[in-house]
Amino acid sequence: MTSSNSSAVRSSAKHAAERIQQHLPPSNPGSLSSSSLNLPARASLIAPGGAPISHSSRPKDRPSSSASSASISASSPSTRRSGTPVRRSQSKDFDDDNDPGRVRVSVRVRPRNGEELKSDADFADLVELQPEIKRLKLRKNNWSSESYRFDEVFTDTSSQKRVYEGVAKPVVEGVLNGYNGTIMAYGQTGTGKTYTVGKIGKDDAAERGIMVRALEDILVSASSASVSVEISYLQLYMETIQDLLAPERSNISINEDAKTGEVSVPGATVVNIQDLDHFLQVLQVGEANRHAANTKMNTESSRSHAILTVYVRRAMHEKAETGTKSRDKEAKPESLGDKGIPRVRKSKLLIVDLAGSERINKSGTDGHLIEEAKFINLSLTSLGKCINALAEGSSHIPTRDSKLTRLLRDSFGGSARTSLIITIGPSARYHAETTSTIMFGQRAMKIVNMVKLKEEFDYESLCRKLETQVDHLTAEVERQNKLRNSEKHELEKRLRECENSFAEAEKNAITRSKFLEKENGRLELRMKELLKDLQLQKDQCDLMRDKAIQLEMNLKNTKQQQLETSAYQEKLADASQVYEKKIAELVQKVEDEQARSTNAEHQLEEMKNVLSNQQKSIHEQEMGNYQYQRELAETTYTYESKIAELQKKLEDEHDRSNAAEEQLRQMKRNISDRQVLSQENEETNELRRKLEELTQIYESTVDELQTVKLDYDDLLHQKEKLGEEVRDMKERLLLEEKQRKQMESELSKLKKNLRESEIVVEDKRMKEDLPKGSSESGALTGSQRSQGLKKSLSGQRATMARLCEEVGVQKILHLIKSEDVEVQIQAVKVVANLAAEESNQVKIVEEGGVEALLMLVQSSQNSTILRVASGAIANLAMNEKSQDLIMNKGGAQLLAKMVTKTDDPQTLRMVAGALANLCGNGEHEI
Ligand SMILES: Nc1ncnc2c1ncn2[C@@H]1O[C@H](COP(=O)(O)OP(=O)(O)OP(=O)(O)O)[C@@H](O)[C@H]1O
Repeated sequence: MTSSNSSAVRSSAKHAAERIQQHLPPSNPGSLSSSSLNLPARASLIAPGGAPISHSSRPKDRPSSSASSASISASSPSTRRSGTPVRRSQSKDFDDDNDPGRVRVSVRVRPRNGEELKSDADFADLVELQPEIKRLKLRKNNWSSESYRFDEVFTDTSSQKRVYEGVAKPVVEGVLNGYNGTIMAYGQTGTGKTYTVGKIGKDDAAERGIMVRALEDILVSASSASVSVEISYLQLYMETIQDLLAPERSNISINEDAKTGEVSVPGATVVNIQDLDHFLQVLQVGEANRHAANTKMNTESSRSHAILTVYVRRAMHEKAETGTKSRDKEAKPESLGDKGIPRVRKSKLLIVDLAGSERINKSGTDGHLIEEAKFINLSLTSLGKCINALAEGSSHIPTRDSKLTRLLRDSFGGSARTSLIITIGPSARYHAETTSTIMFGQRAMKIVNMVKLKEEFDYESLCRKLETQVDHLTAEVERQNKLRNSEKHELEKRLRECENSFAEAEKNAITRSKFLEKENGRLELRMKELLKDLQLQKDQCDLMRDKAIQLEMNLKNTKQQQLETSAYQEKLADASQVYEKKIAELVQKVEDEQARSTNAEHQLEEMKNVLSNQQKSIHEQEMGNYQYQRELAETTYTYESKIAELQKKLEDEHDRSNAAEEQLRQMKRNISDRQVLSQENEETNELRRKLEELTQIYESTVDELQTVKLDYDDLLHQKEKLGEEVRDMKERLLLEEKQRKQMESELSKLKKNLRESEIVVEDKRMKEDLPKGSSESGALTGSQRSQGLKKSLSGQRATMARLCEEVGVQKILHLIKSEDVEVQIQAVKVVANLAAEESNQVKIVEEGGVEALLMLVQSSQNSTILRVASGAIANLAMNEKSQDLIMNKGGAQLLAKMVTKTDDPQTLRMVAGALANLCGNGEHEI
């Protein structure tokens, strides 16, 4: 290390030390490797370059070594235990460059320093570098030289970067892929070992040595979370291991696993490296702590071995390891079937800056330094011995002779990939040391390590993962419990609410139930009332129905009465018509005197004729009836005789049939008898023939009988029909007889009426002829006529009274309102006649006769009606009660108006009479 570097490092050492302390693990990190497990037997043996290691190329006489037992061989138990390096046949040339297990050796020449430039002008004659063919020519003496081949030959102008890539990069890549690796600088003091390996290059990145560049690459690759990078930095000085990151740990022991042979330094401080700056700081601390003993030869050189160990731990993920797996296909352990257990690749990179290899006699005169050099050389001598033994394929490798060889046990002849750079100085003065160094390198090149992938089950990670999962699960369980508790509380709360609401609902329901019960009772009462009402309504309905039936009956009766009334009306109308006609004729006759009388007589004659005609027709009808009855009797007799005949015929036929049957039976009996008694064919044939005839007769008789039966049925039917006809005829005859009698009675009535009409006409004539007669015919004739007239009037009144009784005043008054004028005329005439009788007047007034008559007077235009109605009013006006009513009803005014309506003298006379009668009562003034 240079003094400038040392001072620079020391200046920041204190600050960096604090950071290191922060990153120190609580436990001894060295135990990490002791706790780790090796891969199963069939694992490994894929070189970082991807080419499989050929086991057959390894010498069979390779000695087993306990020092290499840390590795587990993939080929056999012996190789698995031993890890002994493969011994190659010695050769100056190493053509098997592709063998990744071989220790790679490069050589680098330091540039001349100022002193050397002054003194060593003949350097070129000592060493000749041939980097293009990777050879170095070393002059043995003035006349001969030896050529040595190396893996890389770096001249004094080779850059740090190129040296790193040629020497260290393949090893670093192997480490990143899970293989152990060792990079070591060996050479005489002051030849540039520290420069090549440990140069920090704080001010100039191009100056950075292998350590920094290796960490740079590793940290770039370890940027993912699945890779962790830790370092320890130790110094081996005088067979004592010092912790450069914790200087107080000055005597750290080496631990070897008896089972696996793996070497670890449990007491060393391991710092987890976050990034390059962090590493640089840690490295500076280490450098600051590194004891550097300056010798007389080169005050800048260190006389201790510096060992930087980089622990790379890479958790294997399916994705991440895809590329690696493809390369390490054959190295994949077949038994690695436990998919659930995470795997980890643990690799270790040793970067060793060895102390100077110069001979002790050149190291100085100081007693301490002599002692120091002895120890330093012990380790180096021991390393040389081991390398010699390995190179020669010796059965014994003395790795236990020094701590250095113990620490580097895996690097030479072990499972690590090792790259050695030897540094030589340019000065011819150090010819022996340079030669020695070159020979050391040449021997080292013969060593072939058995590189091995270090992959393990990552139980720690698994444990952590499981612990994390347990934590998560515990948290989840707690969360779930919490959730459940909260849900439980919520549910309990809801339950309480539900219970409360249920209680409330129950309360409401009870209240509601009570209310409904009350309501129900009320409704039941209401229903009872309604039923009662309904019953009442029903009763009323029944009553109404009864009433309706009664009304219907009444209606029927009324209809019947109406029918009767209409019949009466018709009769009355007829009668009235007849009467009117006759009265009119009589009046006409009275007016026309003799002419009318003659006409009446003529009419009488006609009536008589009619009567006689009717009598005749009745007689004829009677005759016809008699004739018809006679014919009917004859027909009946004919049919009865025919029926009797048929019955007789039928009985005959029946008798004949019975006789035929009897005969047939007799014949059958005869036949059977004959068949039994004799077998005479002729008789039999005859009998058969007869039998057939009889059978035919019988059949025909049966047919006839059927026919006769049918005829008999027909005759019976005809008889019934005739009987019905006879009954109809009888009924018709009876009806006709009744009609005849009615006609006779009507005829007699007409005759009677006619006689009465004749009397009335006679009376009127006598009345009218009375004054004339008194002057002309004398008193006797007058009294006689007066008597006749009285008789006629009394007869007419009697007729009217009877009519009034029979028909009824009301019905007659009703006819006044008829639309038919003729009916009105007849009715008013009857009323007028009735009103002439005092006994009828009250009845007429009571039945509304005054109103009816006044209505006629007011509304009718018919002169006859006006005249007769006026007469009727005049008759009624004779009664005092009627007078009041007539006056009250405005009868006087109506009568007075009528005077202006007509100029008929008779009408005027009647009006005058009526008014006169009204005036007859002193109370009325017209
Ligand atoms: N390739 C190089 N280019 C430039 N300078 C170099 C080179 N190699 C070495 N040096 C310089 O040479 C000097 C000695 O180098 P360095 O300290 O690395 O040697 P060393 O082998 O580590 O010595 P020691 O064994 O004592 O530690 C340093 O000043 C260094 O800078």
